[in-house]
Amino acid sequence: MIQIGVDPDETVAARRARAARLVREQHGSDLVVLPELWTVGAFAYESFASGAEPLEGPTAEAMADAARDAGVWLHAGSIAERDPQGPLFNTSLVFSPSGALVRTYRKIHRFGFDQGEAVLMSAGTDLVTVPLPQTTLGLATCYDLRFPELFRALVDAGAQTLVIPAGWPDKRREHWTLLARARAVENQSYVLACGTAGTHAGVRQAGHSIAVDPWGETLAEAGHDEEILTVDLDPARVTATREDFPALKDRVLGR
Ligand SMILES: O=C(O)CCC(=O)C(=O)O
Repeated sequence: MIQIGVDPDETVAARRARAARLVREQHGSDLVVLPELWTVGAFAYESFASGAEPLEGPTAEAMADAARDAGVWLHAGSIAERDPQGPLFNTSLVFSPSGALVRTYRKIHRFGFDQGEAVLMSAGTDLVTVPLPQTTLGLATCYDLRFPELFRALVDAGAQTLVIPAGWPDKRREHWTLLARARAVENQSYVLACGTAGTHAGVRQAGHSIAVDPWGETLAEAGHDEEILTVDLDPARVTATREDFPALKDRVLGR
């Protein structure tokens, strides 16, 4: 997980080039994850429209090249996506090691109540899982973390590793780490929650990207600053946890 900082003094083009370089440096990893809206900044609402890109825009192009050069699966975090019909979405992009854009996920729960993302972006509607050779990813973004029913639906769709890019504010950092661990425990899944470093639009970011195993144990947790977290996942741990403590099988509601 690359916990990149959104520094308002760095141009988006410079940050894009830096992110691509950081991804290339992860050659040898299987999966690389970036945070939410690391181009425009999750709280820089005034830059959503001006910084929005189509799916085949410069960020997707740079990330596709980086994934291919590094030979990794790349969850490139999210971009402000300009749909050809006009609306904006907060859209995550997943690339294969050959640089193909294999899945996109439009954030379902928009943050801000009656402001910011909640009014500037449109809501996604589709659950997205990504089968990799080693595990199946379930995709969610930032505020989605507060909605356990989304994660349960992802598990029902086959997810074993829940990936959550975010631009979570430091003010609610305790919620971020607590909910990341809760989602891992209740869904008996790995959680890879990749936050943002730095301060933008006056909002200090929580950082504290966290990798949690299916038993709820924290495998690694970042600090506040830019950092790269590298963890080993054992896909067999998900199956073993679900077999040894089969709570998911005891569900009564919502099956
Ligand atoms: O739920 C929160 O506290 C933060 C969510 C958020 O910042 C977002 O979804 O962009």
